[in-house]
Amino acid sequence: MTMTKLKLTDVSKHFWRKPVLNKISLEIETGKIYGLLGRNGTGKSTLLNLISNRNFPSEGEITLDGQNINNNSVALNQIYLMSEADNYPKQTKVENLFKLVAASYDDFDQEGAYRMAQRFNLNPKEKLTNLSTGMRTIAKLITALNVQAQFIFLDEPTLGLDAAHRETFYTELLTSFEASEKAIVISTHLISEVQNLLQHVFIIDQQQLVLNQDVEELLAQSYAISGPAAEVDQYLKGLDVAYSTEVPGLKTSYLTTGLDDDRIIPDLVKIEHLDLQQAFIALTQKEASLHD
Ligand SMILES: Nc1ncnc2c1ncn2[C@@H]1O[C@H](COP(=O)(O)OP(=O)(O)OP(=O)(O)O)[C@@H](O)[C@H]1O
Repeated sequence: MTMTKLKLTDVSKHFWRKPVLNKISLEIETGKIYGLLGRNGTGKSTLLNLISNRNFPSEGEITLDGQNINNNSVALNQIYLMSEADNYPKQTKVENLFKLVAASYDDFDQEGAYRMAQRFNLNPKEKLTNLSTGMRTIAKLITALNVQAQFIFLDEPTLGLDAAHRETFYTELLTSFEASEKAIVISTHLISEVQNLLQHVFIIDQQQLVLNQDVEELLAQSYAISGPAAEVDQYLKGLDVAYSTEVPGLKTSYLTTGLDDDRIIPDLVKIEHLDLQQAFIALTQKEASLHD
């Protein structure tokens, strides 16, 4: 049976009295690469831990094709989370890490893992404890990309990786994605680097899911409008401005919900599209001002 849809319904999480996630509802489908973005401490890792059953929602439900994932080994065999926290003994060798994962996930691609290890110059006989931070991340990434689960979650997958290794990782990730039907969810702060990989983006802020949108659509309606303050304000009147910055003589307003095509653009007003990182900043600034 192929499983295709992971669904969160009104998932909330609090640690003792501290609320971290509030009524998060979203769906993840196979065949797409998703970005899970948010400022530091907004609950991304917590959410990924809930999705992979390492922790439990305080409220709400997580299902895989309609079946609750809680202690559901069939469902959990289709969900893999790579994160900073690992439960492997420090003395474990890379090759044994592959074996350990192969023992809990069916059809782990050993051959693929060894090929990638070679590509990254990672010695499979090395112990995890003897590796540098970046190389230890690589060992875990290789494992994640060769697990034959349908939902792969990568929490800060480039932690400690140098620029060349990050490029290799992005290439390997795409190759692995294209060879499968899986869903990959990447949680990262390196937004510009992953922009071209992502089809869909989730943004968490102030405990809530504040964006759940295809990247192409978001970028098509995200703009920076700049010029003399009075003209910028006049042009944007009534539109949903996320936030603005101002230096004498120049105001820039950011918005992620589209412009009104019928309006005439004043001569001194300049309109530019935002990239994903700029759209992320605009959205999180907007949330911050709403909660001031
Ligand atoms: N086991 C726990 N007990 C108490 N509080 C926790 C626990 N785990 C996480 N938190 C709190 O939940 C909040 C969200 O943490 P989380 O690690 O999920 O954020 P994040 O978005 O992944 O952050 P970052 O981008 O900085 O890695 C933080 O305030 C953190 O202190």
